[in-house]
Amino acid sequence: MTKAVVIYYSGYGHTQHVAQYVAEGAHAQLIAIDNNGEISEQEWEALNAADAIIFGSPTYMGSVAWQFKKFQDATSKVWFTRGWQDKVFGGFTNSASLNGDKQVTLITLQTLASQHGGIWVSLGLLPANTLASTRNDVNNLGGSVGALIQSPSDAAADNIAAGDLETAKLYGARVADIARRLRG
Ligand SMILES: Cc1cc2nc3c(=O)[nH]c(=O)nc-3n(C[C@H](O)[C@H](O)[C@H](O)COP(=O)(O)O)c2cc1C
Repeated sequence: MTKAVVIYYSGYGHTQHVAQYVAEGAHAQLIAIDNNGEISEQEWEALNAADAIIFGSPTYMGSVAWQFKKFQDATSKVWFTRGWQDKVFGGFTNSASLNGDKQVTLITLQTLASQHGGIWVSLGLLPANTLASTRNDVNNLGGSVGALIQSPSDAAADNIAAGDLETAKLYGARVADIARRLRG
């Protein structure tokens, strides 16, 4: 069976809410990076055993949160051994502004996957960008590299637009499906 893991950091719960949708789509194990930027030894083992790894971080000051960056740097240990070579990767980010420089975060996640010799999965969904489009439509933020989510700065985690959450779920399913197909 294909094993997928969603590993994320969330300071205030919004990215955690999104991560649950990604994990639902991917039938993935969820791993939360703690407020110190750390995960347990067992969680490292789960990542090493995964066919697919999906990274998630809120966008803070135009990039990943420092806790995610600490995890990112800690993966250099695995990098030396090529332990994640040819795994399938994806990524998502969430921020308060519609744009909010989320693309920088996604590219950071994509670059991390590439450093590990991974196979990055694009979003694979057409953007909803017509006059009739609403925030309830899938990919209404018009991403392509990974999943983009907006949480208005005064919104609770469960107020995130339905279209963004559905996008997160569909993306999780796509990453897991591609990992399954590559496993053969
Ligand atoms: C330190 C900090 C920096 C932030 N920087 C950005 C930013 O660059 N762009 C943006 O749109 N939102 C920014 N935000 C808003 C968060 O991305 C947004 O509140 C997000 O939902 C937080 O996710 P979380 O609840 O998982 O921590 C920032 C928030 C914090 C706390």
